[in-house]
Amino acid sequence: MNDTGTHETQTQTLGFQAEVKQLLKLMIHSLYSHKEIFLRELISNASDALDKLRFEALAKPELLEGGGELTITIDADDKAHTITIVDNGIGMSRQEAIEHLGTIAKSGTSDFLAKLTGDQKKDAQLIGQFGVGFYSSFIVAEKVEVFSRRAGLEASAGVHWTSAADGEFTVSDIELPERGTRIVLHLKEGDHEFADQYRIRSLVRKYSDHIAFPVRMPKPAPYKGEDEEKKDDSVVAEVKPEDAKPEFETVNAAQALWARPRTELKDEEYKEFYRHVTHDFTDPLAWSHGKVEGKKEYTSLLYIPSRAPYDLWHREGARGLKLYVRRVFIMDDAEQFLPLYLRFVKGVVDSADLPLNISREMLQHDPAIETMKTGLARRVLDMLTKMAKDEPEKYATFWKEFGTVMKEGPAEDHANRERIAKLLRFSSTLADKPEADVSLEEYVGRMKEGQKEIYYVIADNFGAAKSSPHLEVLRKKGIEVLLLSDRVDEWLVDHLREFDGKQLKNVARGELDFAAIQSDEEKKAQEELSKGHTDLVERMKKALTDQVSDVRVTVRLADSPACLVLGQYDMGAQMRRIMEAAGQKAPVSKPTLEVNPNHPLLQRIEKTAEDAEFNDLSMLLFEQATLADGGQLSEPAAFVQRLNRLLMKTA
Ligand SMILES: Nc1ncnc2c1ncn2[C@@H]1O[C@H](COP(=O)(O)OP(=O)(O)OP(=O)(O)O)[C@@H](O)[C@H]1O
Repeated sequence: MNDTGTHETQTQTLGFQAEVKQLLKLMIHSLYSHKEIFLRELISNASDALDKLRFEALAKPELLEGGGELTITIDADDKAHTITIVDNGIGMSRQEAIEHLGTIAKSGTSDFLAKLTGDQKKDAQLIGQFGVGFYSSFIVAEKVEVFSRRAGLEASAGVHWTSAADGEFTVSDIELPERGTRIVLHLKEGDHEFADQYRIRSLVRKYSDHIAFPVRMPKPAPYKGEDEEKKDDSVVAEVKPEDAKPEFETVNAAQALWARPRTELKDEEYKEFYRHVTHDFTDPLAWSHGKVEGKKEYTSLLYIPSRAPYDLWHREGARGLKLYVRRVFIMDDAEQFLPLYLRFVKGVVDSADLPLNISREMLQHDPAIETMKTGLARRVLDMLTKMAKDEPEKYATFWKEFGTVMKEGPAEDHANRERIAKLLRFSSTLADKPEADVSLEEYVGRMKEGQKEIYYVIADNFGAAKSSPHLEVLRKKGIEVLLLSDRVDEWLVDHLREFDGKQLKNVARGELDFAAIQSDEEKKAQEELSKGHTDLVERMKKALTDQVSDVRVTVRLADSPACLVLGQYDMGAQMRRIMEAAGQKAPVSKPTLEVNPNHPLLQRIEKTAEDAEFNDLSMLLFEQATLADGGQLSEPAAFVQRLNRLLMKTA
């Protein structure tokens, strides 16, 4: 027997999964100042459970067990210090209760837990983004009881789950005539204030107005005027019978938010709905709410979060939109409605024409989905374009969080390549700072007269890109170069190729053609420089036949003695390293060595008559250039010996 006098059997005490214990401890500590969110989370879960029931009932109407309105009911008892939240949704079987309320099933959970620092404010944000869900009950409750019965199961298949968050929970079988879930929170000593009807009512209004199901609460007692109260005191009040059932009333708007007209909705409502969909505490950066009519009819409400989620880079990380068909929830994380490079977008799509029984597999093959995907991607890109134009600061935040993902765009979405290209931001030699804030349009606007190409350099990190020797002459001439150092950059430029009719040109590849921007004098000086050192070049070519495909006098260098230049179509060092790290063989291609005959080191080499020493110096020059590019030497020991031989000589 339990305290409600109901018979319970098969009682079993189980331990929480280690991650849950850890999350509970950290959450209770970090969310101390966000206590009230527990109510939002529980109502959100109740609403999901109703959505799931309605969905499953499409195929199995008997799950509705005779009908009745789908509702969420909340009540509070300020004497017993309890809050009770009831939904007549899908409910849970005993096994489901053990699994869902004892473990965390999300991918990347341990990564997320490892990121927590103990700093209350930072952790609160991270935890908020992760989604605390049901476990947030323990922020205010010392004990939580869940009574649940899955729709379609016998009344005897009810489950009673209890825990005091002390590392364990207990489950028992219990008879529950009504399907759905009832959650009872026994409030902690310091949190009794939450068991107040008015307080809860205002929290429901604040957090859950947009929930599409009615949230019902006891009707408040009619307000008594002062006179009436006096009268009540003097006369022996007519006592209401103890067991009189309070009347309940709906306290929220109980309408799908996206189905309401835009003009009727306040920003605050959009933001609240975002929290419901994402569980993210922070406000979204922007949203776009629209209805498409015509051949395919659908409504969408799309949000750009203000921070990258912890699982943005996890292969199985949650992505996609919530799919509804004529207001009926169909599935979470419907990935087919947006391209992968827009995977950070959250929200809802509600179709008027898809069949209610549509499955994930069907989504993959339905041509109507492709059309919607194109439309939704355009909607997101338009929203971003507008943000970039009207709110550049916001856009900078967006770019910092999601820029790397957007860079996958040109490869994935050919049709929108131009549009995406306009949204890209890079660092450049103009400001030489790591913040990427230069757009291609701005770059083109600043191009030198006669400059035909958009120059960029790629390195493993910003520092290496910034100090690349390949930039020397360009810097001297005041020609801006984009500094690329993201892992995806090589992939990006491979697919982007050009912008506004101008080719993107890697300054470390192929020949640089400055002819159009050089003065006649400069051209002449360059020619003379080349002609004057043919012997040196020929000798070096011989010394380095195994290492390089060619040696030539540089047009790139001003201060460095030498640099390596890749063939126009050779695989870049960055891509090569990625392939090698993945255990793949990268094609072999020898670079060209460009030398700067004005450099004293080259002048010294040129004067070296002895072949052995000339070869050593040439090799060293090649090895230095390899290192300056962030590359690795194939024979580091030989390099050291060579260097030492020369050091000994100078000593
Ligand atoms: N009222 C309920 N009715 C039925 N099942 C529920 C209910 N509340 C919770 N659950 C089950 O417990 C699971 C875990 O809930 P929890 O709130 O911790 O996470 P979630 O809702 O899946 O994730 P998140 O809250 O981050 O979106 C849910 O996915 C659901 O299966």
